[in-house]
Amino acid sequence: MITTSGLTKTFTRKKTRVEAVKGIDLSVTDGELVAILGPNGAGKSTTLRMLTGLLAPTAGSATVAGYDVATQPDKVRATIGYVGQGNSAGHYFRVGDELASQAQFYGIPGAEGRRRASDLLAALDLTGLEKRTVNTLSGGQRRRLDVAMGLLNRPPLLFLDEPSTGMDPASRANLWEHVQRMREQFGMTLVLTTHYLEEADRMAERVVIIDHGSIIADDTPAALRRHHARDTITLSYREESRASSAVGHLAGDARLHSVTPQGGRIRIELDDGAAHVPALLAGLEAAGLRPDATSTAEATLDDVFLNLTGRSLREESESESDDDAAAAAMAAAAAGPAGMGGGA
Ligand SMILES: Nc1ncnc2c1ncn2[C@@H]1O[C@H](COP(=O)(O)OP(=O)(O)OP(=O)(O)O)[C@@H](O)[C@H]1O
Repeated sequence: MITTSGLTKTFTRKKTRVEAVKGIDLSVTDGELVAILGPNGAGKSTTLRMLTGLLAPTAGSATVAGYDVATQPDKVRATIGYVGQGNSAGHYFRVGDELASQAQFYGIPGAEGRRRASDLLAALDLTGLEKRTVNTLSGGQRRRLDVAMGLLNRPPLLFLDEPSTGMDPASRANLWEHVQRMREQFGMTLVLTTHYLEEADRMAERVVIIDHGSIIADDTPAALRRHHARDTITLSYREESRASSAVGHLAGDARLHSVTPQGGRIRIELDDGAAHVPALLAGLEAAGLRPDATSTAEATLDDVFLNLTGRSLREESESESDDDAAAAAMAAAAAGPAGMGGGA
């Protein structure tokens, strides 16, 4: 569905060059759900805008849904769906009217457009809101309306740029439930960008981590955690001397990558921690060194990011730069009523 080779975008503004995307090689197969993860300014949106035919690459190539993004951007836009970062529906229009004009924009005949709109409203839990103006919807309902607008032309491939940013956890979970249902119903390929690590971990079959315009990891969430991060077990002892004895007992255990005493606590790094806890505790118990408390933490995608870059993605600010806002406005202006143009 998507193949890129050395995809590159360099912006030049006021004699300053910004290498936003530096030679990305990516391939996405039909039906996959791929999450592109990275800090602010990593190049996620620029990548998405090139893949959606909204921005011409500086170098390299990309084929999306069978079309070349550089030479056939119109065909790409006509085939795919795109839900950008900004809300695509007009604030003071009615939900039903927005969907009708979007259908018209796609060239979908009236009756068929109404049928699709009604199906999507039902699938996205928006039935009954047709007569409401967009500005009266909750954040979650608005974002779901954005998704409905992006799906009206039944695209085989849908791009979602930070679909859940700014939503509360319950609305996010609800949006994902709906997106998953859409996916099952229409069997489409989904490529999304997100800041939410747990979301990527839970939802995506593949996670592509971008930093400074380059892909630094590309694998299933489980494989990323396995290869680039470790689980941790913390053992706590009321008496520090017992903690020291436990450290001695654990020394030389080949399953453990590191054993770090921290006063009465011992921090252990290992793979597949949950599976090893029973044997580890049984061994300590047999040695008369049963800990007073234990906790196990599974490796997260943030640990993966931290190990790969030395920075925590969680701590990155959520704020958008002026450039990003300007670029988003450009993209929205180029994209038409639902952030993307095209025929049915
Ligand atoms: N139109 C533009 N002109 C100049 N620089 C730009 C433009 N668009 C993006 N950039 C720069 O390119 C880099 C990558 O930006 P991009 O928006 O792709 O990042 P991102 O990973 O999507 O970030 P965010 O998570 O904040 O949306 C940033 O340094 C950004 O300031």
